[in-house]
Amino acid sequence: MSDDVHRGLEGVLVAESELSYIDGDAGKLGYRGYSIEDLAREASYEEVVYLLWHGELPTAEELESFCTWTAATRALDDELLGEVEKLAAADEVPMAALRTVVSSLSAYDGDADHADVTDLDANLRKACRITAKIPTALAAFERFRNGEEAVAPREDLSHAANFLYMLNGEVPDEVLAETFDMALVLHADHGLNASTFSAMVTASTLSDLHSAVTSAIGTLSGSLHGGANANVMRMLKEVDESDTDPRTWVEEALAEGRRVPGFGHRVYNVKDPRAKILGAKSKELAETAGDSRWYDYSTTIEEYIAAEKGLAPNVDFYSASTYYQMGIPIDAYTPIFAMSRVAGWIAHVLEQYEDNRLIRPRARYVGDTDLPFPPLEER
Ligand SMILES: CC(=O)SCCNC(=O)CCNC(=O)[C@H](O)C(C)(C)COP(=O)(O)OP(=O)(O)OC[C@H]1O[C@@H](n2cnc3c(N)ncnc32)[C@H](O)[C@@H]1OP(=O)(O)O
Ligand SMILES: O=C([O-])CC(=O)C(=O)O
Repeated sequence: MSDDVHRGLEGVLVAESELSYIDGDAGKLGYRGYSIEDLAREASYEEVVYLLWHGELPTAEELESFCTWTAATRALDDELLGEVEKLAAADEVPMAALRTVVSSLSAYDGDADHADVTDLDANLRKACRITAKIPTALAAFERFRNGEEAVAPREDLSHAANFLYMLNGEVPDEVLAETFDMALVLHADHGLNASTFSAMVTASTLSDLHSAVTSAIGTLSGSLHGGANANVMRMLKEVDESDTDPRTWVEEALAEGRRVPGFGHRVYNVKDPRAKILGAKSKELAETAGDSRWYDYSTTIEEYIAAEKGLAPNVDFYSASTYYQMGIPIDAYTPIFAMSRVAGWIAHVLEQYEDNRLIRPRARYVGDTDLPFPPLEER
């Protein structure tokens, strides 16, 4: 047994997976052998979810029945919708509200008390319900906190279009729906990122799917992981409001020892391929709107950080200006990441159950030993 410490588990292989292929030096990503560029251009989010969970792309018939079944489970139980309203009234932060709601979903899931937590069929049914209900909970939460009524889901819209419909109360145009669908495809899986790993650790104790997804949501929310997308937009807004050159703003932030959100990555040494696709989309939206401010700040910061720090943007950098230009509220960005990534979390949990071994690393003990125990009155 080696006594080398691998801080942050950097570079440590802990599993075999058939889900995401990542080449961090070449900036390549694929799900189950299909490149992220092809998937972003050609596949819907529903097709990608099917691909991740079932191992192959669906036929037209399989896709239709998957979409129909999933869409039919979108609605939240009234009692749970009431809980969402209470969380909004209590001013809960969106990721914490989502974590609470997903945990509560098991109370309303007929398969939740299935005796065998690893049963694939029961898990696929639970997986569909969790994935279908997250957007409903998120949109309702967002509307409740703005003093509006929740909008009931529609079964005739895609996963992406239905979310925007529930959020805004109107059916999105094709460009918005396709852009959002593509963003969901891009975020669906990414190897053993921190939130996926935490889902796997939970599943490895033979805990259930709802617990694994709940663990993952908590892990995604941090600013070093999924929380960075909202921080990128807050930074761009600060730059805008400060009326200073974005380079000066970033220079000062770096001088203060701050991290610039949306840059750096544990696996990519070059620009994240998802950032390339989202950057192009952000540019397109800017051109259509005739306002390139957010895109321009972003590219200026990207050039500056590359020159000064040798760091490249990760997926969170250009999703921020893309979502902002789509009119999505800033603190919904990380929950939207969760709404997509739930597909990957579940796929990795299914892989874990298929060949389970408890995940349990070690720490090198560096504390005291053999201390005499002092009685309370002598301390
Ligand atoms: C979906 C995702 O989760 S993508 C990542 C989202 N997170 C962010 O965008 C937050 C900003 N980025 C970061 O904090 C980091 O790059 C991480 C957490 C993503 C990766 O971290 P690690 O692989 O652990 O790299 P580590 O933290 O050791 O950083 C290496 C060096 O680069 C620097 N660095 C890395 N990222 C940044 C950044 N965004 N801004 C400034 N400096 C940075 C570190 O200060 C460190 O420099 P040092 O060696 O001189 O101290
Ligand atoms: O892989 C990671 O460490 C972070 C990331 O980009 C993701 O989760 O999409």
